[in-house]
Amino acid sequence: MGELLGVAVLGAGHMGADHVRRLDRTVGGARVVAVADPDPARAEAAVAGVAGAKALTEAEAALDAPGVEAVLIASPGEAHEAALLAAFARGLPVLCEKPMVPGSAGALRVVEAEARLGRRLAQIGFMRRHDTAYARLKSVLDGGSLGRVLMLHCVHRNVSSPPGFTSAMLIESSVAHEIDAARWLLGQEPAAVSVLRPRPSPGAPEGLLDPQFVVLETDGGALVDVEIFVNCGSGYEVRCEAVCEKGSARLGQAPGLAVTAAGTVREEVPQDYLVRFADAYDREVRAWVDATRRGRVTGASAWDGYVAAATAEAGVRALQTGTRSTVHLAPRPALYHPA
Ligand SMILES: NC(=O)c1ccc[n+]([C@@H]2O[C@H](COP(=O)([O-])OP(=O)(O)OC[C@H]3O[C@@H](n4cnc5c(N)ncnc54)[C@H](O)[C@@H]3O)[C@@H](O)[C@H]2O)c1
Ligand SMILES: O[C@H]1[C@H](O)[C@@H](O)[C@H](O)[C@@H](O)[C@H]1O
Repeated sequence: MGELLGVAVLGAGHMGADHVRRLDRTVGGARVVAVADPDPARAEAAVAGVAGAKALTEAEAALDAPGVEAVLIASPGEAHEAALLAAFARGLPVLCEKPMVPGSAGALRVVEAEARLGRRLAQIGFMRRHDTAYARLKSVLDGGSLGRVLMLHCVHRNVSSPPGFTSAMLIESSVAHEIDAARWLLGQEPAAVSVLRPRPSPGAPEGLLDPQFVVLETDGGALVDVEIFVNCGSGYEVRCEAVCEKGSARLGQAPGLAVTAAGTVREEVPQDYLVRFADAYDREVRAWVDATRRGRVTGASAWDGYVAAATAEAGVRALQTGTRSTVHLAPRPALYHPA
């Protein structure tokens, strides 16, 4: 391994370009060697000013570029399975943006491929695990002073959804964060999912079922409700309140300024995830680079990516059928058993 970890970044859209900048200027310990995007203008724009980084249009060419020791996947979810399998075939450690793979069958193929290797290579980009407010919530819940968690009330709002965002993606791509955060906070597995919805908001594109109200039941007897609203128009808001046997704990609003004057409080609301979770992405990528340089893999695993995909799939079934849907999980390979 070189003095700086040589990274190939696949996908140079919103997240990919942001991660290139982060690897180049913020986290330390890594250098971007190659960026691949089928849109050459995006790849070129992402590497502009990044010393020694090559812009390419083929993902596999980026994995094979000289000096590549690890891969950050930030292409659309549908491209993740091929990219993960190509990285595994080369023995390259990976940080893969969520959703690991949309759909449980493809997600399970990734788990099985990694289990065949017999060692973990993939970390999944569930960045809320690295967010300071979420980490504090987890440490309060783990401390036990509030007793067991009975309910998690979650709100997840985006200003607007990107083109091509489907009703299923509200669950597969967006609620995926709450599915993972709930498993991580509670240490329980999702057992069933129900989805209710009000009339679609006129602010949502024609045909998009937005907002939705998703309820997860866990195998430990907790309920997790999630309001997902991806065209709320007003701000990027993520809230989470844990209601416990002896009290409750909730995440504060995003790190921003609240100004009180003339009898009112004016509080800043971030407009997107790049602002709300800037610090969490930095911490996530820094932890990945540090662990990778030490030959270790930490953070959310391919198994966590699979459970999120299988739970989201149950959620999409519930949305489509209007009935409660059970979560079916394959047996967990030994590679992912807790130490
Ligand atoms: N963790 C988070 O909060 C967060 C936030 C936004 C997006 N994401 C995830 O990041 C990923 C990318 O999302 P985005 O918003 O940056 O999308 P985007 O559409 O802005 O960018 C995706 C880029 O990937 C390129 N691409 C398409 N196929 C490719 C392939 N096979 N190989 C390489 N590049 C390819 C596209 O040309 C595009 O430039 C998705 O998985 C998304 O769910 C995560
Ligand atoms: O891909 C994005 C990303 O995961 C954001 O964190 C989430 O708020 C959006 O809903 C989703 O579309």
